[in-house]
This record gives sequence, structure tokens and C-alpha cells, in this order.
Amino acid sequence: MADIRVKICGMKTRADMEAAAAAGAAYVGLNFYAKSARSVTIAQAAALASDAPVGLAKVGLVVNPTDADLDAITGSVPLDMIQLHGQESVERVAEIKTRYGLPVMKVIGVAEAADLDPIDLYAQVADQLMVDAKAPKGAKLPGGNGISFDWQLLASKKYWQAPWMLAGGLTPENVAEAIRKTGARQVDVASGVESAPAQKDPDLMRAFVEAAQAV
Ligand SMILES: O=C(O)c1ccccc1N[C@@H]1O[C@H](COP(=O)(O)O)[C@@H](O)[C@H]1O
Repeated sequence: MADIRVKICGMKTRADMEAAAAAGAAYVGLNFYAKSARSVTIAQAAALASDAPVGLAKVGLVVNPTDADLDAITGSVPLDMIQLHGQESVERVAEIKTRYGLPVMKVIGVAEAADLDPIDLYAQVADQLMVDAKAPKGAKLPGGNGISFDWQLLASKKYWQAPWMLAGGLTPENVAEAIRKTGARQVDVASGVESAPAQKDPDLMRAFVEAAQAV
């Protein structure tokens, strides 16, 4: 059994948080991208995070946030990490880390080998990286689309200066294969543990964590 850490993203209710903790997730994601059906308001997130099960790291997902966005979020929501899921530059990642004093996870969208090239630079400033499938052109969301990338691309490129998480189209059925092919020690999921759009399913969350940790 491997010590794989799981992040489940898109918590909307207290029941979601409790089910994620009971399933064995290490991190939960609170999504502040308003165009997503998984998003929560700052007030909702503050209530969820303040009352979160002990030991669950609360990650705030934002996309190209302004300082005003982050001032409002971090001023009300007790977060453990900020996830940057947009086109934030290396300099902006460093700036956010310094300004808010929170660990920052930068997401890199991957469709082909060349998309991995910027990772070394981001790894110098981010506390964590997330390697996710690049959103297809015209997609409504920059992530959370339930699509995977070719995991083979990571076979020889998985050692970076910062810890990293694999994301994109992971499900209870494919997460073990994804971990074996990429060597990931951390995985992230949103749509793969839902029974309907933005509806987290406790059985799928449990099955996902079990499958990941059974590798
Ligand atoms: O989930 C969303 O709605 C979302 C919106 C905007 C940016 C990122 C988003 N989700 C992130 O993408 C990963 C992978 O999602 P999936 O498992 O492929 O559905 C998700 O875990 C979030 O970190």
C-alpha cells in the first residue's frame, strides 16, 4: 500500500467535507471560480472551512485572481493553501506567496510534452505543483472538465524541485493506473467522484481514495 495523498475538489456542503474526511482525503478544494457549478461564495467557503474536520487541508482554488479577490478570500476563509489555476506568471506566483504568507500550488495544463517545459521555473517559487489536463479550446472551464492527458508524458519527467499532484479525468477506475504510469504521490479529483454535475458522491469519494491508496 502506497502513502498516496488525495485532494478532492469542489466541496459545496458540510456533508461533502465530512464525506471527504471519512474517505481519507488529505486535502479538500474550495472553488472560487464563479463560472463553475462547483463554486462557492466567500461566505459559504468561510462557513465550510471554519467548521472543517480536523486534519483536512483546505485549498482555495482561484483563476487569475487580483489582489482584491485574494484579500477578500483570505480575509474571511481560513485556508491552508492557494491553488492558482489560471495563467499566473512565475512572478505573480511568487508575489502571491509573499503577500499572503500561504503555501501556493501552481497548476500547469498539459496536452503535449512542451507544456511541461515551464514546470522547472514554477517549481522554484511554488510550494506545490499540480499537473492537470490542459482545457480544450473553447471549454467553459479552465479545469474540472473530466479529461485526462497522456500520462506517458510524465514517465521520464516526474522529478521537480517541488512536490506535485496529478489531476485531470481521474476516477476510481483509472486512478491506480495513472499513479503507476506517472509515479504521482498525490492525486486530485473533481468530476470523477460526482454522481451528477457538482454533486459529490460519498461512495465514489471512498472508492477513489481506496483505489489510489491500494497501489
Ligand atoms: O472543477 C472546476 O470546476 C474547476 C474550475 C476552474 C478551474 C479548475 C477546476 N477544477 C480543477 O481541475 C481538477 C481536475 O478536475 P477533473 O477531476 O478533471 O474534473 C479539479 O480537481 C480541480 O482542481
